[in-house]
Amino acid sequence: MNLARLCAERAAAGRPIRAGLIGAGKFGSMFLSQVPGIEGLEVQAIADLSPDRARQACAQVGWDEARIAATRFTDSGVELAGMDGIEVVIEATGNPRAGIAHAGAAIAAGRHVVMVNVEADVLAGAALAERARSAGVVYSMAYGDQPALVSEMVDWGRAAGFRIAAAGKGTKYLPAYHTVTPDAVWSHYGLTPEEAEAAGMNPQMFNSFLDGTKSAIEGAAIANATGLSVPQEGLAFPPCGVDDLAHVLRPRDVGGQLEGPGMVEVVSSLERDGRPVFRDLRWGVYVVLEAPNDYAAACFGQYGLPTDETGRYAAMYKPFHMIGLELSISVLSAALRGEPTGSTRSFSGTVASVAKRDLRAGEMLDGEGGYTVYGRLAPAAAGAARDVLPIGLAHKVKLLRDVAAGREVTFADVEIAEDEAVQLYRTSLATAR
Ligand SMILES: NC(=O)c1ccc[n+]([C@@H]2O[C@H](COP(=O)([O-])OP(=O)(O)OC[C@H]3O[C@@H](n4cnc5c(N)ncnc54)[C@H](O)[C@@H]3O)[C@@H](O)[C@H]2O)c1
Ligand SMILES: N[C@@H](CCO)C(=O)O
Repeated sequence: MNLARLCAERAAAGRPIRAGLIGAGKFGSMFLSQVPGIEGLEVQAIADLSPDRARQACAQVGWDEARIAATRFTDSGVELAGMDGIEVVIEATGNPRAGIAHAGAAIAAGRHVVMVNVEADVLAGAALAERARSAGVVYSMAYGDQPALVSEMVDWGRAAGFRIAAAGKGTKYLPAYHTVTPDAVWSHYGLTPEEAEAAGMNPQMFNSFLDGTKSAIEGAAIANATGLSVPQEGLAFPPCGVDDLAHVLRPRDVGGQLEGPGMVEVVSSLERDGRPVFRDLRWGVYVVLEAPNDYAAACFGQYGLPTDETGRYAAMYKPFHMIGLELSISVLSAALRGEPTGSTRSFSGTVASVAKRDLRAGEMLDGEGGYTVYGRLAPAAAGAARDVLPIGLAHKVKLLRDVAAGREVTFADVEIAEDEAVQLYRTSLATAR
């Protein structure tokens, strides 16, 4: 890792890396707060539906007036994507349709793209990555969010000669969370609605972290970037602490809980009866490695790695992810090394929309973390065969017929226009496996 040195060299040469940010919400603000401390990185422009709120975000994270005055603000992400001088466009709106349009415009203008918008990435990332390859630019996942961190660990393990038994993240999960709505979300984070608002936390976004949707989206993103497999029935969220990762996250036929080798899975920080898991991984990421031979397995024991009882499986983990505070790693990697920090390669995982309650014909779906549907991970080919409506398209679409609680919503259940997002989803499906 020489990113800080390479970045400082760009500063010394008078050629700082110029980035543009689309979406100055919580993730974007966390990134902005770090920028003044990174020599050689500048944010030239910020696009947000509310440029005034974006200016306030800059002030709130500590930017001085001169820096704010030197930054262009606009309400158009597409305009920002085409602005002269910007090398890297960061898409952090969280709106899948907008994210696809912004990334497409940035790639067409020859900019590298850092796609914080993982919701858009799991919908159309395979097609966008292909466009970026043809245009000779980088299309990258966002360092700081779990999919990029997990992809890095998988790559590290494989490059070191290990087989990957499983990889994923931790979260706070109970089955009952699937039906939580934004009205009840803050009690699960130990916050009052006022405290959450003061911290700039969007209730629907944070509810998507709780109701299983974001875990499903992240599971799909990890599978799409690494080629790991997606569980047929969706994520199982086994309760598991860091000392048990290698025991639980190995194939069933050797005593673990996974349906096969090389799977994506998310572990819960709560036992199913609500008690906390011992040494949980709520905020972290992990990879379970399988030793390639007896000698390497013996080394696990000799050097203190906790293993399963066969001694062949061991885990590495990172206890925390730092969200936008470490996003600059992706921006610098794209601009200085021409490398993504993880990128969709094929369409292995999709995220089906599942009814949170009995839904009636005529109702409008309201997307990730809302009142109507949550996301469940599915193998992309199986999801396509069931005609599932991906969660990223379940925004502002009308139901044509009733869907019972717990059932998947299909394309046939909704009135939906064949717009760019739908078309790119279908193009991505062509690479489904
Ligand atoms: N907040 C987190 O802790 C967190 C963690 C991991 C990943 N993420 C990801 O970061 C992304 C953003 O999440 P967030 O929590 O910052 O959301 P947020 O709602 O706080 O912020 C989104 C911002 O984007 C702006 N925006 C929305 N549509 C836009 C458009 N069409 N054009 C321009 N601006 C637009 C909004 O005005 C808002 O300021 C999502 O993809 C999310 O999955 C967030
Ligand atoms: N992805 C997160 C949200 C903050 O990154 C989660 O797992 O809850």
